[in-house]
Amino acid sequence: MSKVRIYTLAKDLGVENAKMLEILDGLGVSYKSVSSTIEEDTVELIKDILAAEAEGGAPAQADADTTPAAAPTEAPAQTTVQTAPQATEAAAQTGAAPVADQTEAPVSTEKEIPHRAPVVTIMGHVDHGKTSLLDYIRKTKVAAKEAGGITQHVGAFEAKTSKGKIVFIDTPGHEAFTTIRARGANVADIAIIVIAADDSLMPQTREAIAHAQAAKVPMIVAINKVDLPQADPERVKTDLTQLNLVPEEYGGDLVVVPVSAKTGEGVEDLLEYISLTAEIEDLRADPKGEFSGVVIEGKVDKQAGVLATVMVQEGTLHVSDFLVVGENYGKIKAMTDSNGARIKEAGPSTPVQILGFSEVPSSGEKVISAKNEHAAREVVAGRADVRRDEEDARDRRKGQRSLEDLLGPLGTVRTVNLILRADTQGSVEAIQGILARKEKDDVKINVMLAGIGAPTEGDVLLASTAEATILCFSVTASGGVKKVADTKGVDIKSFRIIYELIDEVDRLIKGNLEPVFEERYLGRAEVRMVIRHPKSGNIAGSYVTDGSLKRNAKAKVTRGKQVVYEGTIVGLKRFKDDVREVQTGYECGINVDWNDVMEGDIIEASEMVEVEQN
Ligand SMILES: Nc1nc2c(ncn2[C@@H]2O[C@H](COP(=O)(O)OP(=O)(O)OP(=O)(O)O)[C@@H](O)[C@H]2O)c(=O)[nH]1
Repeated sequence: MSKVRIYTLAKDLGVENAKMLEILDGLGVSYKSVSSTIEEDTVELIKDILAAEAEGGAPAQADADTTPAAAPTEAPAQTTVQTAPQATEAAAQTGAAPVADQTEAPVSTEKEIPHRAPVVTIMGHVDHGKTSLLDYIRKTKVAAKEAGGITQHVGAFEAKTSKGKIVFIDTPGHEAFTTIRARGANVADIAIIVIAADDSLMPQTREAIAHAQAAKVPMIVAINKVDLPQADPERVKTDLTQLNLVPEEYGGDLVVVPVSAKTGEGVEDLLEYISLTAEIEDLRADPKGEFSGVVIEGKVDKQAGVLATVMVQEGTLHVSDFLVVGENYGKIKAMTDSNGARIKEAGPSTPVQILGFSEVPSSGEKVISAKNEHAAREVVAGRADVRRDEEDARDRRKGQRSLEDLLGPLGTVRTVNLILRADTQGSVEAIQGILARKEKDDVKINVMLAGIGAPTEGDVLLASTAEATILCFSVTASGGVKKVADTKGVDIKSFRIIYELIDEVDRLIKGNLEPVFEERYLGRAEVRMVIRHPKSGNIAGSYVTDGSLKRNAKAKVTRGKQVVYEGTIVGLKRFKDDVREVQTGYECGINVDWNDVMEGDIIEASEMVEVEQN
């Protein structure tokens, strides 16, 4: 039985993709996207339905030539208040298609909300070509500017295609950014999974797929680097099948597009598929509705101050609007679009950079607007109250727990104190995410302070009292701060590559282990004569009968069966000379920090040795 692709059929029959899907829904035919295929049999049924609809007077398609113009009645206006069946009836009576949808489908107010551009995130394994692909699309060179070749920050840009606007979120690929990436998928409508044709599926590819699946966003696979002689796109497809992701050519629903970010091959097709998928998703947002958005990235700019990239999801932002993020609010002083051009307003699916927050917001945080400053303050105060209540409740629970800890066995937990400084909130969060995973039962990583921008003198003071290390990512300490750190004995370490910073943390975890000492037996001596010395105390003239004795070793003095003293060998002499060690068979003068030593006492020496830990 041969199959036909939905969008091809829709085109052939001259109906909108959305209309075609609606008919398929009515028939109970399952599909994933307009690029899915259906049985040839179904085609006849669809034709019948369309014919019946045409006869019934309701137009089957939104064709300006064949659809009667909307009657000059109030029908379109009424549709906003009518229930769906009434609206359909009205449409049928007037012979007019409800305006927004251009089909005879039941009209709901939702359908009158305009379409918005899709927000796309590109995910995949390191070096599989995410940045290069985005570069090709926006025709600028971003990859060359990045430290260590890794995309460090979440940005966004708009691409104009023949099918309309597509917004790309530039999510970084390194494992370090898992947290941002996870959030990236939530802001996004469509996920592009980039897989290098010469490398196939790698751990982060699977992770990216898992994120997209968890966020329930449709996926498109871009098999990149097909220009390479060793490229093996078929292998990628087979590997995908093993994950239950079956490419269309193998009878599944997964859209797989071979591309080359180098030559540009296939990129147009990829954009086309994105637009098609967006069409199926029927993405809409009301520019006139209440504003809501999500922070993609927050950072401090040396000149401008706090900058936040916000994705407008609903409504429209205007300069001078009051915004609330978490427990902070701000008034938009200026807004720029993704090209850096100043704009006065921004509608749905627009990434904008906003100047006006006093605190750096975190990526993934929700942004809402407030009528005026007073209202913004009220929202913030309300949220602060809620947080305090939650904290109180948590403290109470913690109190109960620590009591249990006390009653339970005493475990030794080591703490690595850190102060973290990075250039953006995204980096801070990413690093914290990794650090959290490094914690073990017996090692606690205590990030005392995590902030954006260069470390300050205050950080150094905090670090010196808490014996913390200051770790900097993409920021460096000023000369003045370094000087204070030197005098206070505080380590400030700067990194440009995340995993080098993480390596340092690993070293700190190891180096920070509280040394564990073990008492090791050294030797034994018998006291044969006690020399009373008015100034330096009593000297026990002794004979080493076993092992050796060392200065500063622990001393245990036994008399008969009784241990009469435990202390330290503070002095050791051979004749008149101070010595460090005396071996078996030699006589020596032992000065113990205890005066009541007697002939016949046995001095047993031991030392504390550090045990090597892994
Ligand atoms: N031949 C060929 N090389 C490519 C292609 N796309 C990317 N590359 C190369 O692959 C390497 C990695 O590309 P990036 O774009 O930096 O990869 P990425 O996935 O963004 O990497 P991270 O940002 O580090 O996660 C670079 O050397 C690119 O020049 C392609 O289509 N063909």
